[in-house]
Amino acid sequence: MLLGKTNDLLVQLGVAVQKQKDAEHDGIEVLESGLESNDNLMSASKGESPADLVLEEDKDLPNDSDPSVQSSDLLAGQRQYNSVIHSIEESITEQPATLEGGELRPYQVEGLQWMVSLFNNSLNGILADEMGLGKTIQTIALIAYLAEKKNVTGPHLIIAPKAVLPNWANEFKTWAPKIVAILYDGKMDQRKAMRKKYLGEGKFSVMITHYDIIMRDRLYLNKIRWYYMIVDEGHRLKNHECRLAKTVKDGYQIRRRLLLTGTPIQNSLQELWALLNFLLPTIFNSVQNFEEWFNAPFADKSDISLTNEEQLLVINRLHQVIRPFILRRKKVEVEKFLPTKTQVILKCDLSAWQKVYYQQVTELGRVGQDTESGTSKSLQNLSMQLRKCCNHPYLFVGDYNIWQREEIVRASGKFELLDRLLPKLEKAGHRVLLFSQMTRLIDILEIYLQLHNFKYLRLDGSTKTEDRGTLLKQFNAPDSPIFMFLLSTRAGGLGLNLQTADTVIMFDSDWNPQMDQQAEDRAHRIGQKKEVRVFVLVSVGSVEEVILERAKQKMGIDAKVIQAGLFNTTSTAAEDRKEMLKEIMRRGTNSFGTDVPSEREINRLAARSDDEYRMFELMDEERRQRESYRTRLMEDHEVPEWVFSAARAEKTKEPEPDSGFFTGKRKRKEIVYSDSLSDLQWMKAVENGEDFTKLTARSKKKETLAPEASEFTSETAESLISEESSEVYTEQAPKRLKIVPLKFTSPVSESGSALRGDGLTRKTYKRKRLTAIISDGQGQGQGQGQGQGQGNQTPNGRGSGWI
Ligand SMILES: Nc1ncnc2c1ncn2[C@@H]1O[C@H](COP(=O)(O)OP(=O)(O)OP(=O)(O)O)[C@@H](O)[C@H]1O
Repeated sequence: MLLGKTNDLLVQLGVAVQKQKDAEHDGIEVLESGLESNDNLMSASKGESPADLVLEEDKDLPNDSDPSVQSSDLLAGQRQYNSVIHSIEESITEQPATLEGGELRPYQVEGLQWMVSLFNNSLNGILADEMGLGKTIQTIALIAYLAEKKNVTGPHLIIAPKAVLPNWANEFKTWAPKIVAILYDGKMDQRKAMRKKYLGEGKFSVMITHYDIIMRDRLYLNKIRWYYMIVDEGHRLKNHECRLAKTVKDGYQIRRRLLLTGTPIQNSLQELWALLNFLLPTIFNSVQNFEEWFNAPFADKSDISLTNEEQLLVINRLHQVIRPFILRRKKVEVEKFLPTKTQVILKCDLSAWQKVYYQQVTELGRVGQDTESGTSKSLQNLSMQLRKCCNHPYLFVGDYNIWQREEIVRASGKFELLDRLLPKLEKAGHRVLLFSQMTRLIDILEIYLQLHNFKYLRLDGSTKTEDRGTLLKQFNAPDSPIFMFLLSTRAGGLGLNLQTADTVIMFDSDWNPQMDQQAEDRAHRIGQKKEVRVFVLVSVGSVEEVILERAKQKMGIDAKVIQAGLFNTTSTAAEDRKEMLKEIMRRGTNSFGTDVPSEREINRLAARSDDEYRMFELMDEERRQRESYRTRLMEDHEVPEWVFSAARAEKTKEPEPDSGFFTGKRKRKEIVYSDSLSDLQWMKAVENGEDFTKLTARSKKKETLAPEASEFTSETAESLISEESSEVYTEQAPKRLKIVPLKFTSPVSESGSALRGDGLTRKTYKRKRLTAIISDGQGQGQGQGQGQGQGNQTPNGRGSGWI
């Protein structure tokens, strides 16, 4: 019965699609947000069920939903639906003549044919090839083809993340130099000058710009009658639910739309809705109507929860609807000669300092840092604080000891690991992309790289558009001496071509694995000649392991496309994460493990050949000798005494200032990232119809706040953005650490004022740790935690010890 109903719906949807195609003819689609056009015959108003959407005259059309048809051929609806969508066919065997920069791969020609088919059939689509398979080039091919064969010369509007604008401009220059493609960005007066220059019909074919400008210059840009609107990295549409989609389109005059994304996960109703709204705006023009469409077969049993089978059916139906509009090819299928990508998870121990902070966060809800200011900062976000502990304790303490060559390494397990790994990678001739979500961590890394004479570049949300292109060129130049590229995951993860690197280090992982995958695939793309190795750094037994585990699950889900359970909209990802975090807080440091790989194991994981392995082993031995076999991670006795202190004042506050995590209430904080506005600011502005210039000014003010103040609460973000969106981190470094050597001054003497307060002291901390070790009986914390100052390694080679 359910299958029959699905079939029925598909037939009706096919009719609706046909109607949309007919209604459009070649007319301009004017999308008025919130308005339901009366002209639009297929727009569904509230309360209309799919059946209602079939117009009077359609009722005479031959209809496969006839019960007799259903019983004999349940797939008829799908076939009919598909044939309606690509009814006009055009075969393309060679690339357009104006596409001069190279030869399209056969699958790219097929992609072009598919996009032309959508064009011929007056429909919109999503090109969702895996990252690095050439979506940019295929899109340029489409634009060239339309100009050559269909006399459609634009103007087309390409909207992409700011970071990839230069990439688009370069690809146009390389592949289709005859097409006038302009990069529309810059300060207000620069844009004004550009508008003047390009005013008038036919002065350009393609305008490339980013989301922010679309909003800011809407008044000018919406006067242009655009042919194609192409949204690159269109998964941003999903993150913003339909609001972004609506705003991007709102009031713009566009005929066709093409969305490009390498990560088209479709695991929530909102995401699917956003995609469908993009593809079939006149049919799926409200979430409610969308839900009605897909819940219709179950309407008569609304009080009964759906069985798994039924849920799967609903999901399956959604996919049937979307499938003809999405083209996705995978690297393994089409780029057989692309070298492989291997992901290696490298677990790191934590230094004694990191452990103290981690414990303070889980027990007190904050760290007692008490440096020059003499105040402890309260937590804005527990999971964020834990993750900071995992990255580097200096994230809490400003410039303290920052220019000390040894300390900067000894203080963090991940730095300690990097300090062993990087020289090997450099010597073996590998080139590295390192991604982190925290720009302040990248500041610290920069100092480390300077102290250790590694040549590097850096790109984050604050990098100007004009500088981004230069940086990419510098890094990708033949024989470039640059060894490393430090990138913030948000700004550098999308769209960049960095295939001259063959190693990726994910310093920290995002809750949303798609973000990480995007980042990894900067190196794993056409043009890559070597095997790509991705190292994911994870602090053992910490919140990061949970994130990783969750990421694995989610990727599994992605592989299977979607699972029924995800349609359970009552349990949100935010709630799940909250539960998870509660558990992490309860566990505290008790789950710190010891399954850190030995140096030899790391070498095995890192080496790409036997020769490399032998070289790595040798390098380790030389280093150990150089260091006289000293432990490499900071031990208890080295942790500054003031680290143990926690401000009494804050502890006595009731309730704990940032305990919204437990109470469900949170202060809302925003950060500025990527482009000049944060997503949250952007979205709120969209909702409220605010003035973007003011907002940008406001966001600039925020940049001057202390780093902590500009951090974002993930839970808030989640509830406001979408269930699947990841935590958002500061992209425009709020306060770059001074990259000038500082004189070391101990912020607080051992016996000094920092010891005031009744927080954790080194003694109590040690006592607690000892209790934990005895109680779980597993020798937890062995390695760095014990054997202070003896300079010896643990016998099992764990922690910072040797093999
Ligand atoms: N046919 C081709 N011949 C040579 N190089 C190509 C070809 N197609 C794509 N490339 C190159 O492959 C790289 C990846 O292409 P592109 O950036 O278009 O991929 P993408 O699918 O848009 O990736 P992402 O999803 O990460 O943005 C680019 O450097 C591009 O120049």
